[in-house]
Amino acid sequence: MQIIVNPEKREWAALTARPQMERSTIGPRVAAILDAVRAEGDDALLRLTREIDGVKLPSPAVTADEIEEASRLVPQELKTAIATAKNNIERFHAAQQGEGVDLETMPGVRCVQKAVPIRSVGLYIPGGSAPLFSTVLMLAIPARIAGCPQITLCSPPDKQGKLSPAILYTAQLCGVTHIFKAGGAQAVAAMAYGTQSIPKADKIFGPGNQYVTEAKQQVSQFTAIDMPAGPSEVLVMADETADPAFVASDLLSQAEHGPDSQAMLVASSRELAERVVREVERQLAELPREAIASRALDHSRIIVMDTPEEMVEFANAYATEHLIISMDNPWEVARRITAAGSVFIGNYTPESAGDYASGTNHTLPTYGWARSCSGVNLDSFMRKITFQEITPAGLQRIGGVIETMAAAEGLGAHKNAVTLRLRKLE
Ligand SMILES: NC(=O)c1ccc[n+]([C@@H]2O[C@H](COP(=O)([O-])OP(=O)(O)OC[C@H]3O[C@@H](n4cnc5c(N)ncnc54)[C@H](O)[C@@H]3O)[C@@H](O)[C@H]2O)c1
Ligand SMILES: N[C@H](CO)Cc1c[nH]c[nH+]1
Ligand SMILES: [Zn+2]
Repeated sequence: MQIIVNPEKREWAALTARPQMERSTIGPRVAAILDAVRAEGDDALLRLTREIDGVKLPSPAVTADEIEEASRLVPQELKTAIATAKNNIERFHAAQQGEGVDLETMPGVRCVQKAVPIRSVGLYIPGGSAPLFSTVLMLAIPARIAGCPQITLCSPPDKQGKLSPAILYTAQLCGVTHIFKAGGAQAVAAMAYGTQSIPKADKIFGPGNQYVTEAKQQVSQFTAIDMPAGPSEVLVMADETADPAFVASDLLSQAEHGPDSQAMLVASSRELAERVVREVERQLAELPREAIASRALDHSRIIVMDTPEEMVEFANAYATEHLIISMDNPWEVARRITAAGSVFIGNYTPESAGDYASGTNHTLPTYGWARSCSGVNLDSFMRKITFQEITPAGLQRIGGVIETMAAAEGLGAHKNAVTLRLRKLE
Protein backbone atom coordinates (compact mmCIF):
# COMPACT_ATOMS: atom_id res chain seq x y z
CA MET A 1 0.00 0.00 0.00
CA GLN A 2 1.24 3.40 -0.95
CA ILE A 3 1.93 5.83 1.98
CA ILE A 4 1.24 9.51 1.33
CA VAL A 5 2.32 11.97 4.04
CA ASN A 6 0.44 15.26 4.53
CA PRO A 7 -0.99 15.57 1.02
CA GLU A 8 -1.92 19.00 -0.29
CA LYS A 9 -5.67 19.74 -0.56
CA ARG A 10 -5.40 19.83 -4.34
CA GLU A 11 -4.28 16.16 -4.24
CA TRP A 12 -7.39 15.03 -2.36
CA ALA A 13 -9.56 14.51 -5.45
CA ALA A 14 -7.12 11.90 -6.76
CA LEU A 15 -6.69 10.34 -3.32
CA THR A 16 -10.44 9.90 -2.81
CA ALA A 17 -10.99 8.39 -6.30
CA ARG A 18 -12.26 4.81 -6.53
CA PRO A 19 -10.89 2.11 -8.82
CA GLN A 20 -13.56 1.96 -11.52
CA MET A 21 -13.85 0.10 -14.72
CA GLU A 22 -14.05 2.46 -17.67
CA ARG A 23 -17.72 3.48 -17.90
CA SER A 24 -17.32 3.61 -21.67
CA THR A 25 -16.61 -0.17 -21.62
CA ILE A 26 -19.01 -1.39 -18.99
CA GLY A 27 -21.94 0.93 -19.85
CA PRO A 28 -22.59 -0.40 -23.39
CA ARG A 29 -21.92 -4.01 -22.32
CA VAL A 30 -24.55 -3.74 -19.58
CA ALA A 31 -26.99 -1.86 -21.84
CA ALA A 32 -26.83 -4.70 -24.39
CA ILE A 33 -27.56 -7.28 -21.66
CA LEU A 34 -30.52 -5.24 -20.39
CA ASP A 35 -31.95 -4.83 -23.91
CA ALA A 36 -31.68 -8.55 -24.62
CA VAL A 37 -33.53 -9.58 -21.45
CA ARG A 38 -36.14 -6.90 -21.97
CA ALA A 39 -36.83 -8.11 -25.51
CA GLU A 40 -36.51 -11.89 -25.08
CA GLY A 41 -37.21 -12.57 -21.39
CA ASP A 42 -36.22 -16.02 -20.10
CA ASP A 43 -34.59 -17.04 -23.42
CA ALA A 44 -32.04 -14.23 -23.16
CA LEU A 45 -31.61 -14.78 -19.43
CA LEU A 46 -30.76 -18.46 -19.90
CA ARG A 47 -28.51 -17.73 -22.88
CA LEU A 48 -26.57 -15.07 -20.93
CA THR A 49 -26.30 -17.40 -17.93
CA ARG A 50 -24.73 -19.97 -20.24
CA GLU A 51 -22.38 -17.46 -21.88
CA ILE A 52 -21.31 -15.47 -18.81
CA ASP A 53 -21.72 -17.84 -15.88
CA GLY A 54 -20.84 -20.94 -17.89
CA VAL A 55 -23.85 -23.03 -16.90
CA LYS A 56 -26.79 -24.34 -18.95
CA LEU A 57 -30.03 -24.24 -16.96
CA PRO A 58 -33.40 -25.64 -18.06
CA SER A 59 -35.14 -22.85 -16.10
CA PRO A 60 -34.10 -20.04 -13.76
CA ALA A 61 -36.48 -21.28 -11.05
CA VAL A 62 -35.22 -23.02 -7.92
CA THR A 63 -37.18 -26.21 -7.23
CA ALA A 64 -38.85 -27.23 -3.96
CA ASP A 65 -36.46 -30.23 -3.80
CA GLU A 66 -33.43 -27.93 -4.00
CA ILE A 67 -34.78 -25.85 -1.10
CA GLU A 68 -35.45 -28.94 0.97
CA GLU A 69 -32.00 -30.37 0.21
CA ALA A 70 -30.38 -27.06 1.20
CA SER A 71 -31.82 -27.19 4.68
CA ARG A 72 -30.30 -30.65 5.15
CA LEU A 73 -26.89 -29.50 3.87
CA VAL A 74 -26.44 -26.47 6.15
CA PRO A 75 -24.57 -27.53 9.31
CA GLN A 76 -26.31 -26.98 12.65
CA GLU A 77 -23.53 -24.64 13.87
CA LEU A 78 -24.15 -22.33 10.92
CA LYS A 79 -27.94 -22.50 11.42
CA THR A 80 -27.45 -21.42 15.05
CA ALA A 81 -25.19 -18.52 14.01
CA ILE A 82 -27.72 -17.44 11.36
CA ALA A 83 -30.50 -17.54 13.97
CA THR A 84 -28.55 -15.20 16.30
CA ALA A 85 -27.70 -12.79 13.49
CA LYS A 86 -31.33 -12.87 12.30
CA ASN A 87 -32.56 -12.00 15.76
CA ASN A 88 -30.22 -8.99 16.05
CA ILE A 89 -31.01 -7.73 12.54
CA GLU A 90 -34.75 -8.14 13.19
CA ARG A 91 -34.52 -6.22 16.46
CA PHE A 92 -32.58 -3.32 14.96
CA HIS A 93 -34.84 -3.02 11.92
CA ALA A 94 -38.13 -3.52 13.82
CA ALA A 95 -37.06 -0.67 16.12
CA GLN A 96 -37.02 1.62 13.06
CA GLN A 97 -40.82 1.37 12.74
CA GLY A 98 -42.25 4.84 13.26
CA GLU A 99 -45.60 5.83 14.67
CA GLY A 100 -46.58 7.75 11.55
CA VAL A 101 -47.79 11.35 11.65
CA ASP A 102 -51.38 12.48 12.29
CA LEU A 103 -51.88 16.09 13.32
CA GLU A 104 -53.84 19.29 12.82
CA THR A 105 -51.57 21.94 11.31
CA MET A 106 -54.41 24.45 11.99
CA PRO A 107 -57.77 23.76 13.63
CA GLY A 108 -59.82 21.83 11.06
CA VAL A 109 -56.82 21.04 8.85
CA ARG A 110 -55.73 17.45 9.44
CA CYS A 111 -52.57 16.02 7.83
CA VAL A 112 -51.63 12.34 8.02
CA GLN A 113 -48.54 10.49 6.83
CA LYS A 114 -48.65 6.71 6.66
CA ALA A 115 -45.98 4.21 5.58
CA VAL A 116 -47.09 1.48 3.20
CA PRO A 117 -44.95 -1.44 2.03
CA ILE A 118 -43.73 -1.70 -1.56
CA ARG A 119 -45.77 -4.48 -3.19
CA SER A 120 -43.06 -6.32 -5.15
CA VAL A 121 -39.38 -6.13 -4.24
CA GLY A 122 -36.41 -7.78 -5.98
CA LEU A 123 -33.35 -8.74 -3.94
CA TYR A 124 -29.97 -9.31 -5.61
CA ILE A 125 -27.67 -11.60 -3.65
CA PRO A 126 -24.04 -11.55 -4.81
CA GLY A 127 -22.55 -14.92 -5.65
CA GLY A 128 -19.80 -14.43 -8.22
CA SER A 129 -16.76 -14.96 -6.06
CA ALA A 130 -18.47 -15.85 -2.75
CA PRO A 131 -22.13 -16.68 -2.07
CA LEU A 132 -23.09 -13.89 0.34
CA PHE A 133 -25.96 -15.52 2.24
CA SER A 134 -25.57 -12.80 4.89
CA THR A 135 -27.00 -10.39 2.31
CA VAL A 136 -30.23 -12.42 2.33
CA LEU A 137 -30.62 -11.54 6.01
CA MET A 138 -29.88 -7.87 5.32
CA LEU A 139 -32.53 -7.54 2.60
CA ALA A 140 -35.25 -10.09 3.33
CA ILE A 141 -35.60 -9.25 7.03
CA PRO A 142 -36.50 -5.56 6.54
CA ALA A 143 -38.66 -6.48 3.53
CA ARG A 144 -40.68 -8.84 5.75
CA ILE A 145 -40.90 -6.38 8.66
CA ALA A 146 -42.09 -3.69 6.23
CA GLY A 147 -44.81 -6.09 5.03
CA CYS A 148 -43.79 -6.44 1.35
CA PRO A 149 -46.04 -9.24 0.04
CA GLN A 150 -43.85 -10.33 -2.91
CA ILE A 151 -40.13 -10.83 -2.23
CA THR A 152 -38.12 -12.12 -5.20
CA LEU A 153 -34.48 -13.18 -4.89
CA CYS A 154 -31.92 -13.64 -7.68
CA SER A 155 -28.37 -14.92 -7.24
CA PRO A 156 -25.88 -16.37 -9.75
CA PRO A 157 -25.74 -20.17 -10.01
CA ASP A 158 -22.48 -22.07 -9.52
CA LYS A 159 -20.96 -24.23 -12.24
CA GLN A 160 -23.27 -27.12 -11.26
CA GLY A 161 -26.26 -24.87 -11.81
CA LYS A 162 -27.05 -24.59 -8.09
CA LEU A 163 -27.42 -21.84 -5.52
CA SER A 164 -25.48 -22.22 -2.30
CA PRO A 165 -27.43 -24.16 0.36
CA ALA A 166 -26.83 -21.32 2.83
CA ILE A 167 -28.51 -18.82 0.47
CA LEU A 168 -31.50 -21.12 -0.05
CA TYR A 169 -31.80 -21.95 3.65
CA THR A 170 -31.62 -18.29 4.70
CA ALA A 171 -34.06 -17.21 1.98
CA GLN A 172 -36.59 -19.77 3.17
CA LEU A 173 -36.05 -18.82 6.81
CA CYS A 174 -36.58 -15.10 6.09
CA GLY A 175 -39.77 -15.49 4.04
CA VAL A 176 -38.52 -14.89 0.48
CA THR A 177 -41.44 -15.80 -1.78
CA HIS A 178 -39.69 -16.45 -5.16
CA ILE A 179 -36.09 -17.67 -5.65
CA PHE A 180 -34.20 -17.70 -8.98
CA LYS A 181 -30.81 -18.67 -10.34
CA ALA A 182 -29.69 -15.57 -12.20
CA GLY A 183 -26.74 -13.26 -11.68
CA GLY A 184 -25.17 -10.02 -12.84
CA ALA A 185 -26.81 -7.45 -15.10
CA GLN A 186 -29.15 -10.09 -16.58
CA ALA A 187 -30.68 -10.77 -13.15
CA VAL A 188 -31.18 -7.05 -12.55
CA ALA A 189 -32.86 -6.77 -15.97
CA ALA A 190 -35.14 -9.74 -15.25
CA MET A 191 -36.34 -8.16 -12.00
CA ALA A 192 -36.67 -4.70 -13.56
CA TYR A 193 -38.72 -5.74 -16.60
CA GLY A 194 -40.09 -9.13 -15.54
CA THR A 195 -39.74 -12.30 -17.65
CA GLN A 196 -41.97 -15.32 -18.18
CA SER A 197 -40.60 -16.78 -14.89
CA ILE A 198 -39.40 -13.81 -12.87
CA PRO A 199 -41.94 -11.28 -11.57
CA LYS A 200 -41.33 -7.61 -12.20
CA ALA A 201 -40.15 -5.79 -9.08
CA ASP A 202 -41.23 -2.27 -8.15
CA LYS A 203 -37.85 -1.75 -6.46
CA ILE A 204 -34.54 -3.60 -6.74
CA PHE A 205 -32.20 -3.95 -3.78
CA GLY A 206 -28.80 -5.36 -3.15
CA PRO A 207 -25.08 -5.06 -3.58
CA GLY A 208 -22.98 -6.48 -6.35
CA ASN A 209 -19.99 -6.02 -8.58
CA GLN A 210 -19.60 -3.28 -11.17
CA TYR A 211 -21.91 -5.03 -13.69
CA VAL A 212 -24.68 -5.34 -11.12
CA THR A 213 -24.25 -1.76 -9.92
CA GLU A 214 -24.16 -0.34 -13.45
CA ALA A 215 -27.26 -2.38 -14.35
CA LYS A 216 -29.16 -1.07 -11.33
CA GLN A 217 -28.26 2.50 -12.28
CA GLN A 218 -29.38 1.96 -15.89
CA VAL A 219 -32.73 0.32 -14.99
CA SER A 220 -33.47 3.01 -12.43
CA GLN A 221 -35.34 4.93 -15.15
CA PHE A 222 -38.02 2.19 -15.01
CA THR A 223 -37.74 0.62 -11.58
CA ALA A 224 -36.68 2.15 -8.29
CA ILE A 225 -33.38 0.99 -6.80
CA ASP A 226 -32.02 1.19 -3.26
CA MET A 227 -28.73 2.95 -4.11
CA PRO A 228 -25.41 2.18 -5.83
CA ALA A 229 -23.89 -0.50 -3.53
CA GLY A 230 -20.83 -1.58 -5.49
CA PRO A 231 -17.43 -3.01 -4.63
CA SER A 232 -16.75 -2.90 -0.91
CA GLU A 233 -14.65 -0.18 0.68
CA VAL A 234 -13.41 0.72 4.13
CA LEU A 235 -11.62 3.70 5.60
CA VAL A 236 -9.90 3.25 8.97
CA MET A 237 -8.98 6.33 11.03
CA ALA A 238 -6.22 5.33 13.44
CA ASP A 239 -4.08 7.10 16.03
CA GLU A 240 -1.55 5.84 18.55
CA THR A 241 -4.32 4.13 20.57
CA ALA A 242 -5.05 1.78 17.63
CA ASP A 243 -3.74 -1.78 17.44
CA PRO A 244 -1.89 -2.18 14.09
CA ALA A 245 -2.86 -5.86 13.85
CA PHE A 246 -6.57 -5.04 14.29
CA VAL A 247 -6.33 -2.22 11.74
CA ALA A 248 -4.64 -4.52 9.21
CA SER A 249 -7.30 -7.21 9.72
CA ASP A 250 -10.08 -4.68 9.00
CA LEU A 251 -8.36 -3.37 5.86
CA LEU A 252 -7.91 -6.92 4.61
CA SER A 253 -11.49 -7.92 5.42
CA GLN A 254 -12.76 -5.53 2.77
CA ALA A 255 -9.84 -6.02 0.38
CA GLU A 256 -10.69 -9.73 0.16
CA HIS A 257 -14.14 -8.99 -1.34
CA GLY A 258 -12.81 -8.31 -4.82
CA PRO A 259 -9.92 -6.87 -6.83
CA ASP A 260 -11.89 -3.63 -7.20
CA SER A 261 -12.45 -3.21 -3.45
CA GLN A 262 -10.59 -0.37 -1.75
CA ALA A 263 -9.10 -0.21 1.75
CA MET A 264 -7.95 3.20 3.02
CA LEU A 265 -6.05 4.07 6.19
CA VAL A 266 -5.82 7.59 7.56
CA ALA A 267 -3.10 7.39 10.20
CA SER A 268 -1.84 9.94 12.70
CA SER A 269 1.86 9.13 12.10
CA ARG A 270 4.19 7.53 9.57
CA GLU A 271 5.42 5.13 12.24
CA LEU A 272 1.88 3.80 12.80
CA ALA A 273 1.37 3.57 9.03
CA GLU A 274 4.51 1.46 8.65
CA ARG A 275 3.52 -0.86 11.50
CA VAL A 276 0.14 -1.42 9.82
CA VAL A 277 1.85 -2.16 6.48
CA ARG A 278 4.02 -4.83 8.15
CA GLU A 279 0.91 -6.38 9.72
CA VAL A 280 -0.97 -6.32 6.41
CA GLU A 281 1.91 -8.19 4.73
CA ARG A 282 2.08 -10.75 7.54
CA GLN A 283 -1.70 -11.43 7.64
CA LEU A 284 -2.15 -11.31 3.86
CA ALA A 285 0.27 -14.20 3.31
CA GLU A 286 -2.00 -16.45 5.39
CA LEU A 287 -5.33 -15.55 3.78
CA PRO A 288 -7.18 -18.01 1.54
CA ARG A 289 -8.11 -15.09 -0.75
CA GLU A 290 -4.60 -13.61 -0.78
CA ALA A 291 -4.54 -13.12 -4.55
CA ILE A 292 -7.81 -11.14 -4.59
CA ALA A 293 -6.91 -9.04 -1.54
CA SER A 294 -3.46 -8.16 -2.83
CA ARG A 295 -4.94 -6.87 -6.10
CA ALA A 296 -7.31 -4.65 -4.10
CA LEU A 297 -4.36 -3.40 -2.03
CA ASP A 298 -2.60 -2.24 -5.21
CA HIS A 299 -5.05 0.66 -5.43
CA SER A 300 -5.55 1.10 -1.69
CA ARG A 301 -3.80 3.95 0.14
CA ILE A 302 -2.43 5.09 3.46
CA ILE A 303 -2.64 8.80 4.18
CA VAL A 304 -0.71 10.28 7.10
CA MET A 305 -2.19 13.46 8.58
CA ASP A 306 -1.00 15.56 11.50
CA THR A 307 -4.27 16.52 13.16
CA PRO A 308 -7.54 14.74 14.02
CA GLU A 309 -9.40 17.66 12.35
CA GLU A 310 -7.70 16.96 9.01
CA MET A 311 -8.34 13.22 9.40
CA VAL A 312 -12.07 13.89 9.92
CA GLU A 313 -12.16 16.26 6.94
CA PHE A 314 -10.52 13.64 4.71
CA ALA A 315 -12.89 10.89 5.91
CA ASN A 316 -15.88 13.11 5.10
CA ALA A 317 -14.44 13.92 1.68
CA TYR A 318 -13.96 10.21 0.89
CA ALA A 319 -17.52 9.38 2.14
CA THR A 320 -16.75 5.74 2.65
CA GLU A 321 -19.07 2.75 2.79
CA HIS A 322 -17.54 1.63 6.12
CA LEU A 323 -15.70 3.92 8.50
CA ILE A 324 -13.74 2.52 11.44
CA ILE A 325 -12.64 4.95 14.16
CA SER A 326 -9.71 3.49 16.11
CA MET A 327 -8.80 6.72 17.89
CA ASP A 328 -8.78 8.19 21.34
CA ASN A 329 -12.30 9.33 22.31
CA PRO A 330 -13.88 7.76 19.20
CA TRP A 331 -17.45 8.99 19.81
CA GLU A 332 -16.14 12.56 19.87
CA VAL A 333 -14.56 11.95 16.44
CA ALA A 334 -17.75 10.20 15.23
CA ARG A 335 -19.82 13.25 16.17
CA ARG A 336 -18.04 15.19 13.41
CA ILE A 337 -18.58 12.55 10.71
CA THR A 338 -21.07 13.74 8.09
CA ALA A 339 -20.60 11.24 5.27
CA ALA A 340 -20.28 7.46 5.73
CA GLY A 341 -22.48 4.41 5.19
CA SER A 342 -21.89 2.78 8.58
CA VAL A 343 -19.46 3.70 11.36
CA PHE A 344 -17.59 1.29 13.64
CA ILE A 345 -16.47 2.78 16.93
CA GLY A 346 -13.37 1.78 18.90
CA ASN A 347 -10.82 -1.00 18.78
CA TYR A 348 -13.20 -3.85 19.50
CA THR A 349 -15.78 -3.18 16.78
CA PRO A 350 -14.53 -4.98 13.68
CA GLU A 351 -16.26 -4.11 10.42
CA SER A 352 -17.18 -7.75 9.95
CA ALA A 353 -19.56 -7.47 12.94
CA GLY A 354 -21.76 -5.21 10.80
CA ASP A 355 -21.31 -7.49 7.78
CA TYR A 356 -22.87 -10.40 9.61
CA ALA A 357 -24.45 -10.12 12.96
CA SER A 358 -24.51 -6.95 15.09
CA GLY A 359 -27.89 -5.84 13.69
CA THR A 360 -27.05 -2.92 11.35
CA ASN A 361 -27.49 -3.38 7.60
CA HIS A 362 -24.48 -4.17 5.40
CA THR A 363 -26.03 -2.99 2.12
CA LEU A 364 -24.41 0.41 1.96
CA PRO A 365 -23.57 3.16 -0.54
CA THR A 366 -20.15 3.03 -2.21
CA TYR A 367 -18.22 5.29 -4.68
CA GLY A 368 -18.90 8.31 -2.41
CA TRP A 369 -22.69 7.94 -2.63
CA ALA A 370 -22.70 8.09 1.19
CA ARG A 371 -22.67 11.87 0.68
CA SER A 372 -26.29 11.71 -0.43
CA CYS A 373 -27.67 8.20 0.17
CA SER A 374 -28.39 6.09 3.24
CA GLY A 375 -27.73 2.39 3.47
CA VAL A 376 -30.65 -0.03 3.28
CA ASN A 377 -33.02 0.33 6.24
CA LEU A 378 -36.67 -0.34 6.99
CA ASP A 379 -37.83 2.82 5.20
CA SER A 380 -36.18 1.59 2.00
CA PHE A 381 -39.01 -0.97 1.69
CA MET A 382 -41.82 1.52 2.27
CA ARG A 383 -43.41 4.50 0.66
CA LYS A 384 -44.93 7.30 2.67
CA ILE A 385 -48.39 8.37 1.56
CA THR A 386 -49.89 11.59 2.87
CA PHE A 387 -53.61 12.17 3.50
CA GLN A 388 -55.42 15.35 4.39
CA GLU A 389 -58.91 16.36 5.42
CA ILE A 390 -60.23 19.87 5.89
CA THR A 391 -63.45 20.65 7.70
CA PRO A 392 -65.71 23.53 6.52
CA ALA A 393 -64.45 25.60 9.47
CA GLY A 394 -60.88 24.65 8.58
CA LEU A 395 -61.40 25.81 4.97
CA GLN A 396 -62.78 29.12 6.22
CA ARG A 397 -59.55 29.50 8.20
CA ILE A 398 -57.00 28.50 5.51
CA GLY A 399 -58.98 29.38 2.34
CA GLY A 400 -57.81 32.99 2.08
CA VAL A 401 -54.16 31.90 2.24
CA ILE A 402 -54.66 29.49 -0.66
CA GLU A 403 -56.59 32.07 -2.72
CA THR A 404 -53.88 34.69 -2.24
CA MET A 405 -51.07 32.31 -3.17
CA ALA A 406 -52.92 30.87 -6.19
CA ALA A 407 -53.67 34.38 -7.48
CA ALA A 408 -50.00 35.33 -7.06
CA GLU A 409 -48.98 32.33 -9.22
CA GLY A 410 -51.61 33.31 -11.80
CA LEU A 411 -53.49 30.01 -11.37
CA GLY A 412 -57.18 30.96 -11.40
CA ALA A 413 -58.58 27.41 -11.33
CA HIS A 414 -56.63 26.69 -8.13
CA LYS A 415 -58.12 29.84 -6.56
CA ASN A 416 -61.64 28.95 -7.74
CA ALA A 417 -61.50 25.50 -6.13
CA VAL A 418 -61.40 27.33 -2.79
CA THR A 419 -63.62 30.32 -3.66
CA LEU A 420 -66.56 28.15 -4.81
CA ARG A 421 -66.53 26.21 -1.57
CA LEU A 422 -66.19 29.31 0.63
CA ARG A 423 -69.18 30.88 -1.13
CA LYS A 424 -71.27 27.80 -0.34
CA LEU A 425 -70.35 28.20 3.32
CA GLU A 426 -71.39 31.89 3.51
N1 LIG B 1 -21.75 -2.17 -1.07
C1 LIG B 1 -22.26 -3.18 -0.42
O1 LIG B 1 -23.16 -3.01 0.41
C2 LIG B 1 -21.75 -4.58 -0.69
C3 LIG B 1 -22.19 -5.65 0.11
C4 LIG B 1 -21.76 -6.94 -0.22
C5 LIG B 1 -20.92 -7.15 -1.31
N2 LIG B 1 -20.53 -6.09 -2.06
C6 LIG B 1 -19.71 -6.26 -3.27
O2 LIG B 1 -20.42 -7.15 -4.13
C7 LIG B 1 -19.53 -7.65 -5.07
C8 LIG B 1 -19.82 -9.10 -5.36
O3 LIG B 1 -19.23 -9.37 -6.59
P1 LIG B 1 -19.14 -10.79 -7.24
O4 LIG B 1 -18.48 -10.61 -8.57
O5 LIG B 1 -18.54 -11.72 -6.27
O6 LIG B 1 -20.64 -11.26 -7.41
P2 LIG B 1 -21.91 -10.64 -8.16
O7 LIG B 1 -23.00 -11.60 -7.91
O8 LIG B 1 -22.10 -9.22 -7.81
O9 LIG B 1 -21.53 -10.67 -9.70
C9 LIG B 1 -21.40 -11.87 -10.39
C10 LIG B 1 -22.03 -11.73 -11.75
O10 LIG B 1 -21.37 -10.69 -12.51
C11 LIG B 1 -21.55 -10.96 -13.87
N3 LIG B 1 -20.28 -10.76 -14.60
C12 LIG B 1 -19.03 -11.08 -14.20
N4 LIG B 1 -18.15 -10.80 -15.19
C13 LIG B 1 -18.86 -10.31 -16.23
C14 LIG B 1 -18.53 -9.86 -17.55
N5 LIG B 1 -17.26 -9.82 -17.97
N6 LIG B 1 -19.54 -9.41 -18.34
C15 LIG B 1 -20.81 -9.40 -17.92
N7 LIG B 1 -21.18 -9.83 -16.68
C16 LIG B 1 -20.22 -10.28 -15.86
C17 LIG B 1 -21.95 -12.41 -14.01
O11 LIG B 1 -23.24 -12.48 -14.50
C18 LIG B 1 -21.92 -12.96 -12.60
O12 LIG B 1 -23.01 -13.82 -12.36
C19 LIG B 1 -18.12 -7.40 -4.55
O13 LIG B 1 -17.56 -6.36 -5.33
C20 LIG B 1 -18.39 -6.93 -3.12
O14 LIG B 1 -17.39 -6.05 -2.70
C21 LIG B 1 -20.93 -4.82 -1.77
N1 LIG C 1 -18.65 -6.07 3.45
C1 LIG C 1 -19.76 -6.32 2.57
C2 LIG C 1 -20.40 -4.97 2.27
O1 LIG C 1 -19.55 -4.15 1.62
C3 LIG C 1 -20.81 -7.23 3.14
C4 LIG C 1 -20.36 -8.63 3.43
C5 LIG C 1 -21.09 -9.78 3.29
N2 LIG C 1 -20.30 -10.79 3.70
C6 LIG C 1 -19.19 -10.30 4.11
N3 LIG C 1 -19.20 -8.98 3.93
ZN1 LIG D 1 -17.50 -7.75 4.05
